[in-house]
Amino acid sequence: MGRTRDNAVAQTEPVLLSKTELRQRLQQVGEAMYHHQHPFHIRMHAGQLTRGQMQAWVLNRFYYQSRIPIKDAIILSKSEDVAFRRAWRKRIVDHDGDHDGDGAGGIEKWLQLAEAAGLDRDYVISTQAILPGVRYAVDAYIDLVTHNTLLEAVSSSLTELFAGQLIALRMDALAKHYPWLQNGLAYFQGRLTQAPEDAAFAFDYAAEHAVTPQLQSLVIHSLERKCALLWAQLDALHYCYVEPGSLPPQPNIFRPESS
Ligand SMILES: O=C(O)c1cc(C(=O)O)c2c(n1)C(=O)C(=O)c1cc(C(=O)O)[nH]c1-2
Repeated sequence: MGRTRDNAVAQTEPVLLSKTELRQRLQQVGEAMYHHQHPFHIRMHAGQLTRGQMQAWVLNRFYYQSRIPIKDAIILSKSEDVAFRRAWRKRIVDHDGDHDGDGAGGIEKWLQLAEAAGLDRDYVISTQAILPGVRYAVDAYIDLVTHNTLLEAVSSSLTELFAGQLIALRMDALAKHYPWLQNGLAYFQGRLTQAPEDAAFAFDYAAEHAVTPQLQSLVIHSLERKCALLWAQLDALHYCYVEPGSLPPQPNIFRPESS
């Protein structure tokens, strides 16, 4: 901001960032807003969560997992570009599985994690026990990709730029502090390679298509919105299962046996 000669306040012209600058800007958003810093994750990584709290996380996170291929199908439906759709549909296969190999996708592997945590698979699939706050935040992701442009929808997946590092850290923490989950870690192993690949594709797409400062701002804003909805999921878990540990009264909500 500066003063012009007639004393009016001049607006700073938005500047088009280079690809490197855009990546740096997204990195700053991640450092400030990504859920790696959430107290629930900090406690998880320090081995301070009870078995019941870990079960609550696995159970509630299933709702996110179950919506991911749905949101990716919405993104597919927004594109008229065959090459884009061919690349993006990999994400649906990653989660839903296919008929090749063992066929297990991310959803099946998350259910294996749930079973390792001592949860009943059908109970988890039913999603009846999900916290209202988690449901609301995950549904906001579906709304975000439904009601915004393809560029914004793609950009909302850019949290995956930061997911690989967090998942690597989490895998070490789970193996160390929660050995009873050991048979359920295949999901995270797969994400270690999938997340960086997916993030690189999404970032290249965003950098190529955000050709004005205004479009670049939308890319950045989409990442911020996505960080917020990831954070909100953990807020709900923390409030209900850690501090103050206040569960909603609905009878269906998951109540740990011990915590
Ligand atoms: O465990 C995590 O911290 C974490 C974070 C994220 C993310 O940053 O959105 C994803 C995942 N996991 C994940 O497993 C996953 O499949 C995934 C898909 C997406 C997406 O936005 O398309 N994010 C994430």
